[in-house]
Amino acid sequence: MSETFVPLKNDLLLRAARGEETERAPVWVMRQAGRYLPEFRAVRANHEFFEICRTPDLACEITLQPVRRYKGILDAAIIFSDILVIPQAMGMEVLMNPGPSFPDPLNVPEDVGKLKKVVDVNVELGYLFEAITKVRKELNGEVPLIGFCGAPWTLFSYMIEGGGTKTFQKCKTWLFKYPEESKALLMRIADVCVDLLVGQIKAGAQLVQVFDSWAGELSPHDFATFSLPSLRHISAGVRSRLATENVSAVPMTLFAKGANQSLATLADAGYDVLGLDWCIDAAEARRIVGNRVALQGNLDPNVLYGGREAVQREVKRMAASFKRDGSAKGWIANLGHGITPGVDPEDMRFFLECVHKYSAKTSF
Ligand SMILES: Cc1c2[nH]c(c1CCC(=O)O)Cc1[nH]c(c(CCC(=O)O)c1C)Cc1[nH]c(c(CCC(=O)O)c1C)Cc1[nH]c(c(C)c1CCC(=O)O)C2
Repeated sequence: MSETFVPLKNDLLLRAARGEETERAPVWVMRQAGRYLPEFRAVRANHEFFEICRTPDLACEITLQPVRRYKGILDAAIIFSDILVIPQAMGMEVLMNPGPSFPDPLNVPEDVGKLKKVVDVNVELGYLFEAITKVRKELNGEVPLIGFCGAPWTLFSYMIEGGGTKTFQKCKTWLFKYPEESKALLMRIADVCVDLLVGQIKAGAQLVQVFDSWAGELSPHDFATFSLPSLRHISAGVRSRLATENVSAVPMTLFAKGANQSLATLADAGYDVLGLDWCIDAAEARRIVGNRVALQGNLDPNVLYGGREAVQREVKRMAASFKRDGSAKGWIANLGHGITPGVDPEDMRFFLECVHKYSAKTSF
């Protein structure tokens, strides 16, 4: 059963995601609820990372922290969780100490037998749906709530490497030595992604984003061979399940970091919005995708360490590149990756204010 909630007061994000013209670009930031905020660190001091994810009251509190601090200038909330809840739901143990680590990763294709045959997301990840519904209620229509999941390729890499990696040696061994087994596992993960996103939308998520953080580690050919089919499976699967279950569709965003060479293909992968990292100029990305999708991004997160003058200058440059005919049509402002722990929260505020100023229709 889907819940009913109060009407949305600020729908800039949803309008921009549908490619509509907006009076200014909506703005939110990946990892906006995180370690750069002292109020996050205060909660984190007393609770383990995944304990917070699994406790709806704590996940809700942290999701709302940036919305409260940047009241009136932040245009979305993103549910506090992690992409690694999917491997957990599939039966793997994941620790966060301080980065993710899997005590028992998948070494060879036979290890896939250790994963759960059937994953019931309502049983395994019901806490996340509960947190989403709670946040929606507490937001009281102030800003929309974003749900998310990790992309199969990115999750596959963690499940095989057993944590972060610089070389991607183990997971690429799988791709090149066991391509069929790799594709099967990627699709198995994609099925859980569909269930998870549908569950999040039913619980109250108003837009969902798929994070393919390691897309750029694959050659364009291998990205098309291994990652893209699973990304298409997710967009098509979510849309058809929502239609069958009579649930209204929500916009879907794909952030395939580092996959700028594949933008033309990604524009037809079934997503409404493509997230951009900072390694491509927005005007160039727009030239490639045409009017097929809205775009999100893409300031280098490290600009936030450069002082106010740099932030202002670079936001201005970014806005000029995203704008078309002087308007912010189909642009959701964001960083090109997550905000990092050392940023001064007041510099983040200044970034948000600069977006308001330089993305406004009247500013050019
Ligand atoms: C690759 C990935 C992960 N998690 C995520 C990704 C994709 C986005 C990206 O590329 O950054 C996604 C994620 N992780 C987190 C969110 C919450 C919502 C948000 O504010 O954006 C989201 C959307 C919280 C988090 N996830 C994590 C933290 C910090 C952990 C802590 O509190 O100790 C937070 C706030 C931990 C985490 N989780 C992960 C890593 C590699 C780490 C440790 C390193 C790091 O912090 O970047 C996996």
